[in-house]
Amino acid sequence: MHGLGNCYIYLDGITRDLTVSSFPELARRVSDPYKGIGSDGLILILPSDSADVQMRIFNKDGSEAMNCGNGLRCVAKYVYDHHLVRSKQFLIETRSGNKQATVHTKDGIVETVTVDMGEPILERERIPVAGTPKGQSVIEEPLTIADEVYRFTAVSMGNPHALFFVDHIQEAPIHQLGKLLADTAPLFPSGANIGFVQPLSDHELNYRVWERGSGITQACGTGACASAVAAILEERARKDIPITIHLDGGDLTIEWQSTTNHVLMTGEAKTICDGVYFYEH
Ligand SMILES: N[C@@H](CCC[C@H](N)C(=O)O)C(=O)O
Repeated sequence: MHGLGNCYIYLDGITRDLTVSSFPELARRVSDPYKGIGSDGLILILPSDSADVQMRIFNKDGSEAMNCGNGLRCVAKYVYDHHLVRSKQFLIETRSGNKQATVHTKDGIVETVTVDMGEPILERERIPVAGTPKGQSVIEEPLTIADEVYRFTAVSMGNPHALFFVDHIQEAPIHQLGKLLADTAPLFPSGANIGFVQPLSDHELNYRVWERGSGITQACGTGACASAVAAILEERARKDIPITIHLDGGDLTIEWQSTTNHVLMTGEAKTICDGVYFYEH
């Protein structure tokens, strides 16, 4: 399945027993486009004790993430289309808490999904970003790399994002900074998804991303939420109005609500095919 081209292999652990010795290893194998299937990672759909279903997400390199926006919409589509939930609104457990999904259908099949992504995390040490002052947000912080000064705003949507605002999205240094900062930089002790944002108006922006654990992807749902939050923190956009985020794979609509402090994400979810994968050793 994919959400705006952010593609994962989904394993149904609700109707089947998943007896796999190592999910990180399986994630690395299925993601390989030559010896596997080819994807940005692996997502497990599992029973839950605290919600209607549970999602676990493994990046292409086998690392497990706490959250995945495009994954949440696809899991919502899968469980509704396969009659594993009864109503159009239900809870999905993630490692960063339970998220409420609402599916929008055409002829009984899910086309788009809205997910309440909860509150953004803004305190430096909770994102986490190294350094001080602790307990405060990280907004337009300078970062010098090879004599060049960049500025970033950091936001966690359960997973860490660093957002760099640029004038032209196609000229963003995504290869240079993504590779350098996403997985091993001391500044981001848990790694970070490195995003680039070009504001177009107070309710529209372009966004591209180098994802921690997966590299450049066509889209990142949590990253789209984080880019909208960062734009609002930098006073380039406003709360309580839907913000259209243009990603390489298509558009998402994000709204940060002031009454609840929650971020809502709406966008497509698509099924490509299903089948049997031979896990050979
Ligand atoms: N593509 C996802 C995010 C996947 C996890 C991310 N790479 C991380 O390690 O935090 C999304 O749509 O949010």
